[in-house]
Amino acid sequence: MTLVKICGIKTLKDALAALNYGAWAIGEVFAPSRRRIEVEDAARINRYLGDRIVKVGVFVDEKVEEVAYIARTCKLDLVQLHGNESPEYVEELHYPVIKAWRVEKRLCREDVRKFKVWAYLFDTAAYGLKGGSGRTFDWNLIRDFYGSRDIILAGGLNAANVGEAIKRVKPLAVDVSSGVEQAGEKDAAKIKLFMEKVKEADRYVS
Ligand SMILES: O=C(O)c1ccccc1NCC(=O)[C@H](O)[C@H](O)COP(=O)(O)O
Repeated sequence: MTLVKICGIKTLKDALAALNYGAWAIGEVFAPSRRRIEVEDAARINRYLGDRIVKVGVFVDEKVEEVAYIARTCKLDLVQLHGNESPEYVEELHYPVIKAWRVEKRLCREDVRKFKVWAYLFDTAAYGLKGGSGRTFDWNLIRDFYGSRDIILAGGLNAANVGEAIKRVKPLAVDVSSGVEQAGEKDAAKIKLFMEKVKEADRYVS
């Protein structure tokens, strides 16, 4: 079964849509972004959700103390590091981490696995953006990781391409933001369709 993370959640309504359609996790962006959520709002939403869904906080080159404070305050289950954080930074954090890679060239296992983390997320490198670009990258560049149970595929996924992505990459999870939005806001019908396409693809993946 491929897990689904719906990223860029800003409201309880959108969080509940993700939960009710069967997402494994929501992502809350605390970095500068049009999808940024205030700490107080995330804390309130996450209190309401409890342990019914995994809550992931997304950070970009934030101070370790600030990440730890927000993770505690918002009862985050995982923190996703989407900047140029180092392996030492990860160790200092003492929190389960998803390390994001913006993929520009073929990635080798040794470089990626220097980070002792819960999972690795592969996303598109888009000029001027740290994430949430809505663009895919060449999945061939991560072929050394196909089938690994500690990778999350992101970048431009949507209902039209997620099936092919799962069949090829066989990741632990897929991550989507732009692909389930309409006019810049999360769209429940798109979340539902995306979830259906993931389930459909899972029938072909052992
Ligand atoms: O989504 C953002 O605005 C964002 C900003 C800064 C850092 C990370 C960000 N998003 C992280 C995610 O996990 C996105 O879901 C991932 O980049 C895929 O986004 P999309 O291509 O829009 O599906």
